[in-house]
Amino acid sequence: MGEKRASRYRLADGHPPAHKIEWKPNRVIFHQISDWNDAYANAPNIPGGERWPAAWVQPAQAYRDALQGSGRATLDISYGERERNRFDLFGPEGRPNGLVVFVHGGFWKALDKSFWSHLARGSVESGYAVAMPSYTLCPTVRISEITREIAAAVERAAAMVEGPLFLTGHSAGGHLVTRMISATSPLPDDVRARISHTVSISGVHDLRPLMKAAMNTDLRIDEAEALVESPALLEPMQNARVTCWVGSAERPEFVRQNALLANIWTGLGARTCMIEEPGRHHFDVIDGLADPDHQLTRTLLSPWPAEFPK
Ligand SMILES: N[C@@H](CC(=O)c1ccccc1NC=O)C(=O)O
Repeated sequence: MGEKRASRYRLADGHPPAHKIEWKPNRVIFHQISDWNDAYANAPNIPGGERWPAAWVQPAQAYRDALQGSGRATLDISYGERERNRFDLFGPEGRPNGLVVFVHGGFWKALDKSFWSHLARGSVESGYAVAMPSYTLCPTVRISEITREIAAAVERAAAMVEGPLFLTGHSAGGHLVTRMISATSPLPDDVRARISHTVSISGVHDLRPLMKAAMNTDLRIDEAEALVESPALLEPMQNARVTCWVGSAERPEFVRQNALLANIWTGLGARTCMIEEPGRHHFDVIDGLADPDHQLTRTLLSPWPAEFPK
């Protein structure tokens, strides 16, 4: 039956073009990015997407106020020389089981810690302290400098809370936390050894595509920086465990960047997990962190499943 139809597409050399071959492969994907700005544009591709980041302001403020009211928030702890080198620390009732560090996104060039305080709730109610740093933005500094700032923030916060460390970050923050568990992480060995899990949410793990986007006038990523600052182009540190978490309704580039790191680090010996949360877009994909019972919080704080080899 196929013979007759297939022959319509037969080329002069006798081979039909690949997309016309009548066989049933598991999956064939043709891909090419032509608009690099649109590929990474979140808000314009989400219905009602213009509500963010403003939609985070009130819940973040309310949570900060509530924790301050009960004496469980310490705001603006300094971790470096620059103005933005400050983090907020939120604590559970009683002695913390360990420390979560959340690193915010905004393509390394927007926002600060004040938009995300409510996302500490899931971990705080699970008994963990949560540190949320601001950092100097591009173009004032380059991404490699932000990497050093985040390492300084993690080191300072880790000195304040005993126990295991959990790193999580969103988008540009997903890049920064996975950079912390790369073999060339600026973190000292004693801090690295305490990191039990890193969850990169919608992380950008290969910086090279952004060199083709208009935002690179602010980011100033060049080939040399992309090679030393892209987790997907680096080795994982010893004992690295990473979960790459993305929303299934995100831009295809974010879904790809998510799978990319889990894929390549699996081959380099890291313990990895890849999750596409159904229906979530780039802005509501982080909501689970506010809820102690949501799988995002549960996964972040979970031990590596005993049934998997270490
Ligand atoms: N204007 C950008 C904003 C954006 O992508 C974004 C906003 C808040 C937190 C993370 C973001 N993405 C990556 O860092 C956009 O919607 O494409």
